[in-house]
Amino acid sequence: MSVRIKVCGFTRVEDAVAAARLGIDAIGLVFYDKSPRHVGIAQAQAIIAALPPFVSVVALFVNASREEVENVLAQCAIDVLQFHGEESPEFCRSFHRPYLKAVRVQPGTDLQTLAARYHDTRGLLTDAFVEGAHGGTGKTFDWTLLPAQLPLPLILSGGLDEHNVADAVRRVRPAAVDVSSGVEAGKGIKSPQRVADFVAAVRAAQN
Ligand SMILES: O=C(O)c1ccccc1NCC(=O)[C@H](O)[C@H](O)COP(=O)(O)O
Repeated sequence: MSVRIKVCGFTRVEDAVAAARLGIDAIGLVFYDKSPRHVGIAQAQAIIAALPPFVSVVALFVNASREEVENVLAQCAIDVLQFHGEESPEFCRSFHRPYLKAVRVQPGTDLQTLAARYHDTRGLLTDAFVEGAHGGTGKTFDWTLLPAQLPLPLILSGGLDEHNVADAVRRVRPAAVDVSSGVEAGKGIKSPQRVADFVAAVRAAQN
């Protein structure tokens, strides 16, 4: 199966539409108010309404309350939840929606144990560990820390861009890749050219 591509952190309708036309599989919307890529409900609704069919919408949260998640679900057509904080498996699954669990990888991170705990996640999203940050840092991590086999789909994230993603795909063989900073012209402003180059690099790595 081809490697799926998610681009995270859209804030503008035109960027999301352009990226969808370039063949990405999913867009991420950041509902975390400390992020420079944070979107409000009205902004999210406008982006979602403009998307062509069959592009999944992923809503990202960092240690949000149940009420915050439910409020987004009630007002926006969200396909998948993404939890980027210290959310428990019970919390993640309690919304009865497909969810992704992000893990910030550093030496000692036990991905097999996490895969067992979050056994019903649609995928473990592996990101860089950066002290004091939850994600969207543009930093890579040591991919050799990833186990060769996991019982769940692995979504590779953290510092990917058009220059390193082909190497990442060949070495890690992830089910999907996720990118934010690496396709930006500025925080929350996605560059269609960089998205096109990123998609082309992922596809070239699979041929
Ligand atoms: O994007 C953010 O600002 C953000 C803030 C807090 C938690 C997560 C955030 N983004 C999550 C993502 O899905 C990013 O795509 C992922 O962390 C990789 O980011 P990058 O290294 O910038 O490609």
